[in-house]
Amino acid sequence: MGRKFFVGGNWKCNGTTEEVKKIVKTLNAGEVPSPDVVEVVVSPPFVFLPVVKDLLRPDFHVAAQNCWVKKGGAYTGEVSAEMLVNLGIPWVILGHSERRALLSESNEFVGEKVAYALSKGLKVIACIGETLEQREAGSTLDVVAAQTKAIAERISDWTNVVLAYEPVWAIGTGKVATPAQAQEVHAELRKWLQAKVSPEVAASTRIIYGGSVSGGNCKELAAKPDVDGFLVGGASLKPEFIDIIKSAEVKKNA
Ligand SMILES: O=C(CO)COP(=O)(O)O
Repeated sequence: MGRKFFVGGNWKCNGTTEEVKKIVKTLNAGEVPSPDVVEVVVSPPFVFLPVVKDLLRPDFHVAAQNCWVKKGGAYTGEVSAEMLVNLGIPWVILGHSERRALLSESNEFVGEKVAYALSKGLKVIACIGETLEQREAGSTLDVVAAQTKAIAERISDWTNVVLAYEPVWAIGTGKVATPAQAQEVHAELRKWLQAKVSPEVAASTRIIYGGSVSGGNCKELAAKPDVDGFLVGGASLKPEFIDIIKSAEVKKNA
């Protein structure tokens, strides 16, 4: 066990240099639990990675929002895992639903990206999650299992993977999954990992929730046993991100 609480901030395609510096200033001034209690990673757009890395407090880390599926080369517009490593960027978010939906990234493609990024030494926040249609059709668990399987088939070491369950219907909608809904899927994912990968991986892999997480709803969600943290979108651009980081205390006192 001993899964350290994890809070990621996905800034998506937002910000100017001035805005980014302002967010970093707010984060740097925030009083949060120690790194023994919570791991914090923020993910600005590629172009702001160097400035954020330079200015950000040392106990917080940075993540890219994507990287190319293999070694760099003639892939106009892409950024390779090697480049992220070269810049000292430790983390990358892969398989976000916005990329799956808007850029047609398949389960297999995401699985390959995860495997390649890990092979280069990056740590990966791998995103999975069902659409509203899929939930209403009762196929949530099949969908997230298939997404996870495409990753599991391609990797052998889960140490550097955080699994982010982000139901598409909850992303940017203000419609958060109830703590019970999040717990149900997280527990099923853990069972899946136990059966298909190993009991050790199931016990140690962090499964975090994303989708309209806010300062107001984070504590209740964090109190659920299989919710090991959050991937936060909109609220990660605001001072309330600090409150979300503080929800790690709920776990400590559990
Ligand atoms: O997509 C998300 C994080 O990756 C969640 O976004 P919101 O928190 O804005 O719903």
